Amino acid sequence: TLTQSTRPQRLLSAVQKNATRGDPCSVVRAIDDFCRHKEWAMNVGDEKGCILDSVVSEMNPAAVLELGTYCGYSTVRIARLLPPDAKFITLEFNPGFAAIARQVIAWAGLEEKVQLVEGASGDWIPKIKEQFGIKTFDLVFLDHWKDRYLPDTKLMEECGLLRKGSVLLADNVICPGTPDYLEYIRSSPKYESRYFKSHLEYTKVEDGLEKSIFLG
Ligand SMILES: Nc1ncnc2c1ncn2[C@@H]1O[C@H](Cn2cc(CNC(=O)c3cc([N+](=O)[O-])cc(O)c3O)nn2)[C@@H](O)[C@H]1O
Ligand SMILES: [Mg+2]
Repeated sequence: TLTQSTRPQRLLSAVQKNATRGDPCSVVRAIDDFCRHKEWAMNVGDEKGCILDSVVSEMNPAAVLELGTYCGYSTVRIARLLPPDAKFITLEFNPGFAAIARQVIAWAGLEEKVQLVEGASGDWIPKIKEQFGIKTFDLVFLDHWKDRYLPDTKLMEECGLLRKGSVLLADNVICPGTPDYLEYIRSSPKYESRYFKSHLEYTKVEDGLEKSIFLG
């Protein structure tokens, strides 16, 4: 029987065909080329990716959390910029996507820098402190189900995973949009928020990243 491949499997094949093993930038480039010229996929992309890069580089974070690994595109973008002993946890709900992401991350040669955890963010956030020996996160990248941004942010606050100065960087606050999260984070006295206008990955549609600093 002809086995149908999934889009993430075709994305991985494009990485293995076009990117150089151990070269994270070539992996990022291969995914962007595939998604721009062959098949669109919901990676943060190259335009918003540069904003992500600048936030990561500016913070030089010791502990990073990513919600929604998908194929590992933003995981590779972030991990390639981290200091050697940084802790980086990325949560992925879908085992099929997690399996692809592990191979993309390995192709980039970054498997030592990333801990990919399979499961739902709502289940894992309360367990992170004890399971991974992490006190607080310096940076959290939110890119998972848009209706989980707000509950997971409140959960991170309750679990004491944020400290004064922790940064939340949220993808897709315009498209597909995260209205309840934006309303909360922009009106809460606990956060200082700024919107970075950009475009939905590989399109001309407006989208952007919301960068919010936890004030404690
Ligand atoms: N609570 C969760 N915990 C862990 N992983 C999760 C959770 N929710 C979704 N995921 C995983 O994120 C991955 C990717 N994903 C992201 C979304 C939400 N993001 C989008 O829907 C999206 C959609 C568009 N879009 O439609 O143009 C553009 C984007 O940049 C997006 O991030 N849904 N699945 C998937 O593998 C899913 O299993
Ligand atoms: Mg996104």
